[in-house]
Amino acid sequence: MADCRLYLCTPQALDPAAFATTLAEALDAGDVACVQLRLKDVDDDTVRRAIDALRPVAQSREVAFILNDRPDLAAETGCDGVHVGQSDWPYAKARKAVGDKAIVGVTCHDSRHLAMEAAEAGADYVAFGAFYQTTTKPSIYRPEPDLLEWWSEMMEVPCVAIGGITADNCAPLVRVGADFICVVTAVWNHPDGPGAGVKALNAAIEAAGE
Ligand SMILES: Cc1ncc(COP(=O)(O)OP(=O)(O)O)c(N)n1
Ligand SMILES: Cc1ncsc1CCOP(=O)(O)O
Ligand SMILES: [Mg+2]
Repeated sequence: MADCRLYLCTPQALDPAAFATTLAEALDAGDVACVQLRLKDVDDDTVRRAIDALRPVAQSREVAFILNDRPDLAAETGCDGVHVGQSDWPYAKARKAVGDKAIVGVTCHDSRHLAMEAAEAGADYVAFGAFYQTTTKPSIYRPEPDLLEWWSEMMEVPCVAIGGITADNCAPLVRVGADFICVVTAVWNHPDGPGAGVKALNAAIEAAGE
């Protein structure tokens, strides 16, 4: 198996009960390392209800459950960690909220400097992107795959590649050392369902690593 693993981000709006079934289907289809709950423009109780429905689906399958943007809610609700961006809680404040054992990941766009800073501060992973065009979260940043190669050769801290990644275009990122491939559309909008999306990405990651 390739060293690279799949990281799923949820759609930014979802019905918790219905999505619990969809998530189970995705996770039962193949290898997924972690799931990030990424809801946008919703109130705290909506986030809490989604966590209550989805966290057990992931954690019962030994899949880490990460909350986007909100270290305080991650700590309160038993999530395995939190992902913070450059405009969210700063790393140190996020770490203080979730504790030493939790996972803290940091968005670093296309920046070696931001990634070094996050890794030196103690981040568990750094995320680079958007590698390809995406409508999920349009980005002005467009790193080249060689950023992942440079990072993997220099640093022990794992790197996540995100942004427009599919089974058809992930190979260059896997080959140069992405530790995780993070996707939204390629799984949740797969024409044959999320299970087929997970299988296709697992197969593409495996093939790229051979
Ligand atoms: C794994 C991963 N990488 C990047 C992001 C983007 O985080 P951020 O820049 O804070 O943007 P939002 O996702 O909060 O809109 C992410 N969520 N996950
Ligand atoms: C959250 C995020 N951050 C940078 S790109 C992106 C969206 C990734 O979604 P998709 O896999 O649908 O392009
Ligand atoms: Mg954010």
